Amino acid sequence: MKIGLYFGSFNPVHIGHLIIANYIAYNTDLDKVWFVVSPQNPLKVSSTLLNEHHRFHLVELAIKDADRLKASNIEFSLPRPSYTIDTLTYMAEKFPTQEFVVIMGSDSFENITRWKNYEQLIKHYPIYIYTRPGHPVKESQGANIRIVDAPMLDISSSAIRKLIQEGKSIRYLVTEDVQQYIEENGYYR
Ligand SMILES: Nc1ncnc2c1ncn2[C@@H]1O[C@H](COP(=O)(O)OP(=O)(O)OP(=O)(O)O)[C@@H](O)[C@H]1O
Ligand SMILES: O=C(O)c1ccc[n+]([C@@H]2O[C@H](COP(=O)([O-])O)[C@@H](O)[C@H]2O)c1
Repeated sequence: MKIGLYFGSFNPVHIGHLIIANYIAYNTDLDKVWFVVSPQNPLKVSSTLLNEHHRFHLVELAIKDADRLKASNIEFSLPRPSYTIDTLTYMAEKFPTQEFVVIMGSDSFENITRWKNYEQLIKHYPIYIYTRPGHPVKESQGANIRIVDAPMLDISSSAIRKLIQEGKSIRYLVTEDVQQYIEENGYYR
């Protein structure tokens, strides 16, 4: 099976993430897309980072009816911060029969040289990149890249957290279940 790994903080998961993941799962040679919830991005410090178990639960709620999408908490048991190359190495050992590719936005790919052992990452793993406005994909020596033209929404987790703090509605920016669960538990207030 060929699996696309979509790494992120998902703080919280929103429909921008869901549209990308589902589109890529059905419009490339991938069989499945796994949302890998990262406890701690090495390059992002956030005072509003919700506990990873809650973020994982929100992802599970968001994709519960999606056949080709799955949530993974594999990084919860790995050292922090969450270095993607270490997770990939661990996953290759744990799932030797699966073929993994990495999914990322062109904004993240722009910064890839700041990632731990990025040469190893781009040498050993294909990267499926979806272009984000204002972030054209530049050729990268040695990288096995595939560009996917997926529909884009200009929304972000940080904008959603801000709306909640201001007491505004986040309806339609996240799934109904996710909205309800965030409200019931008072997350991000
Ligand atoms: N609107 C969007 N459409 C598609 N992909 C997105 C969108 N927003 C973020 N992503 C991508 O999803 C992955 C995980 O993103 P992340 O969890 O950081 O969400 P975010 O909305 O960018 O969060 P934040 O606003 O907190 O930085 C990253 O690869 C990021 O490029
Ligand atoms: O491995 C690295 O050095 C590295 C550097 C920056 C980001 N990442 C990962 O990239 C993913 C995107 O993070 P985020 O917070 O933008 O959703 C997340 O899984 C991070 O752990 C990984």
